[in-house]
Amino acid sequence: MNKKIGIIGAGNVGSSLAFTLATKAVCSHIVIKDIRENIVEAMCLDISQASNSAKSHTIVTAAKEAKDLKDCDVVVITAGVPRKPGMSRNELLLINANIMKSVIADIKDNCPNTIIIVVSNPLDAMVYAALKTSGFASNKVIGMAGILDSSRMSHFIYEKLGYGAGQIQSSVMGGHGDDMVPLTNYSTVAGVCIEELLNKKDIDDIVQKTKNGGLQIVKLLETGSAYYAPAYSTSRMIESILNNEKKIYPCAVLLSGEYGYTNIVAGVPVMLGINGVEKIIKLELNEEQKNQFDKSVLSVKELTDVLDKEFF
Ligand SMILES: NC(=O)c1ccc[n+]([C@@H]2O[C@H](COP(=O)([O-])OP(=O)(O)OC[C@H]3O[C@@H](n4cnc5c(N)ncnc54)[C@H](O)[C@@H]3O)[C@@H](O)[C@H]2O)c1
Ligand SMILES: O=C(O)C[C@H](O)C(=O)O
Repeated sequence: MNKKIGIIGAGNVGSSLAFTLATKAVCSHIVIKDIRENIVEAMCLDISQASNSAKSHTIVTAAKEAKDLKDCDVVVITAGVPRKPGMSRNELLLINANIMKSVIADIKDNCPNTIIIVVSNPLDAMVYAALKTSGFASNKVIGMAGILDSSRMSHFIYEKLGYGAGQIQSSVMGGHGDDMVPLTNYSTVAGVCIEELLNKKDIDDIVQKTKNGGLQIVKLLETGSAYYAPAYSTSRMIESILNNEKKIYPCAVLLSGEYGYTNIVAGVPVMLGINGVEKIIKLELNEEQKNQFDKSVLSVKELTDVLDKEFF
């Protein structure tokens, strides 16, 4: 398929994503850009060789300059600083917003019709920053987090049950922060709701572990944050967009009245196709889930208010 993907930020997530896309032959061309030019060049050689080993047609090249991003169908932004133990994602707000500003300028100048997938943290606020600085339509700026958080929830459900691997479907909404909202009544094993399979104590434990899933890995790694599951989750979004699969995934998008919010970015189930966000899906939330979603949105708003006041 003649499709070109740009990846800006060739660190842990960016390189794992390039490897995944190239070896799965998701697109014809991947172009990688980073301020660390030698690293990018080494990575492109290495991943290109992996691509040949996989007998994939995907070619991988380094962007020597911003205009090499021309004609990208999707650009993924993984440029930014990851948190270290003892930090919250929110502490990355201004440093990563500044990086976002320069990256978006390159995208606007060179591929103004592309779809942007934001990965950098704090995720929802970075999607907001990308939207405001690009001026792109809201269907074309999408944050990756909900697929990752849902995959974590599935992992923790499997840990409790000890069966059902590959048949667990989880659902997490809200901002990608400590207040995210795992939806236990929408989480199933081979179609059976987990509330029928597990007791309340086990379910509460799964919810807590899901919320702490990123932090757990940050503490163990000591030098940065998770990257394999984030990269793989991003690759699934790209596949749905490039192949116009119209799959439903939880993603961070700008709300315009959905769930009662306007001008706020939050994770909600969306349909991903060739136009990016094709549709925002409305889930029925119970009273407790509504309250949790409101709290999560408020946490995102505190960050975007800072950006509105101090940044734009
Ligand atoms: N949304 C999520 O669920 C999720 C998951 C994992 C990581 N993250 C976030 O993604 C970001 C990247 O994580 P990582 O582990 O890959 O970090 P990393 O430090 O391994 O890589 C970041 C890369 O960005 C590059 N960079 C910095 N400024 C740049 C610029 N102006 N232009 C181009 N490249 C630039 C750095 O040189 C580095 O290679 C972090 O902010 C992290 O918190 C988010
Ligand atoms: O936890 C982090 O800082 C990185 C990412 O948001 C994650 O959830 O893995």
